[in-house]
Amino acid sequence: MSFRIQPASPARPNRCQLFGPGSRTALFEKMAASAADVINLDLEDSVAPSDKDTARANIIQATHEVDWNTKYLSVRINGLDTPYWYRDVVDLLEQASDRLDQIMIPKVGCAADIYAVDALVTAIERAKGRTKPISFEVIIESAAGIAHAEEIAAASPRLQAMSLGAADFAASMGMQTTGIGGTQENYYMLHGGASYWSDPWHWAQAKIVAACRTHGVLPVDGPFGDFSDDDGFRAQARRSATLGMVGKWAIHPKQVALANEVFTPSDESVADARAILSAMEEAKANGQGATTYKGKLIDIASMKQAEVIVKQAELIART
Ligand SMILES: CC(C)(COP(=O)(O)OP(=O)(O)OC[C@H]1O[C@@H](n2cnc3c(N)ncnc32)[C@H](O)[C@@H]1OP(=O)(O)O)[C@@H](O)C(=O)NCCC(=O)NCCSC(=O)C[C@H](O)C(=O)O
Ligand SMILES: [Mg+2]
Repeated sequence: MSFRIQPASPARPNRCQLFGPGSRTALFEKMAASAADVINLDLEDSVAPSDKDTARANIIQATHEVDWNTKYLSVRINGLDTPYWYRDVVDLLEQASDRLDQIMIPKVGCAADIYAVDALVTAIERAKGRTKPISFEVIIESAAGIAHAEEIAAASPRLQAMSLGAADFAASMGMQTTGIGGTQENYYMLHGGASYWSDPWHWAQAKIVAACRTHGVLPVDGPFGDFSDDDGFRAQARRSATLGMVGKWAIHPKQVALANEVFTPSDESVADARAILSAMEEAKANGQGATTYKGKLIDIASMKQAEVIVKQAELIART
């Protein structure tokens, strides 16, 4: 065990990030009224190149005029491989209201990508006297991004969250699928003539969770493209939550309730967690480091596991 204490991640709920194109202003009020914890107004791939300037202006106006209430407000800028990103950053930082909380940087490939955006953001914040520091979130959605996930997670104190972008990730990796997240028909094992499906996103998610937890960043699962498949979304989200992710994107409003459901610990799991903590306090008072709960071993590590669930529930209850 390292003597370094694992840093805590930002203490805010991030169960659902609802996306909407910056070019569809009619959606903004609906997004603000949704039950998502985070709103992602998009300047990147859901906005056509001919609409980039208009979408940027729309979003800036919406930071001033829309009541975003308690939402954590994030804007996805264009990738560093495009001619748009610097204008996104300059205009947002110079013209958006203080209601803007975060910038999402897509297709990040290495720590230097974050450094470049950080340098620009820092200079504009100083020049404009912006007192509220803008936070960052990044999308890991390329072979380079996943290869360098850990250095990216450590790249800036501004960094609060890291998502897996399944669509671009699949393309960059050369995966034979057009599916965005979820079960992939051809990713299975055969045993005794029966097919057993496996999860092609698992390893990348696990790598992202480890990088994030090492550096105090929130790990988030990205989009699930088939918004008519509630059960598929739930199954994907449950796997992500089990792996340690704190939330998931919604690319349609009907996915918001599903994400909130999965990433809010159930009353039963919270009751169990509290009971484990009580049982262990009693055990420790009796000089024992281990005892049983519902017929199973619990020990000091079980307390840490239980605390994850209790803290998550308390965080959500506070908001
Ligand atoms: C997917 C959509 C294009 C669907 O839009 P639409 O056809 O309008 O949907 P519905 O008719 O079913 O809408 C029902 C009502 O809900 C409202 N609505 C629709 N979308 C949103 C939204 N995002 N937020 C809030 N409200 C929304 C409609 O206005 C209807 O309202 P009403 O008429 O009052 O009943 C659309 O949902 C959409 O654009 N989604 C977001 C797309 C997006 O942002 N994509 C980018 C993120 S995913 C990505 O980039 C991939 C990733 O990077 C990777 O690589 O993996
Ligand atoms: Mg993408």
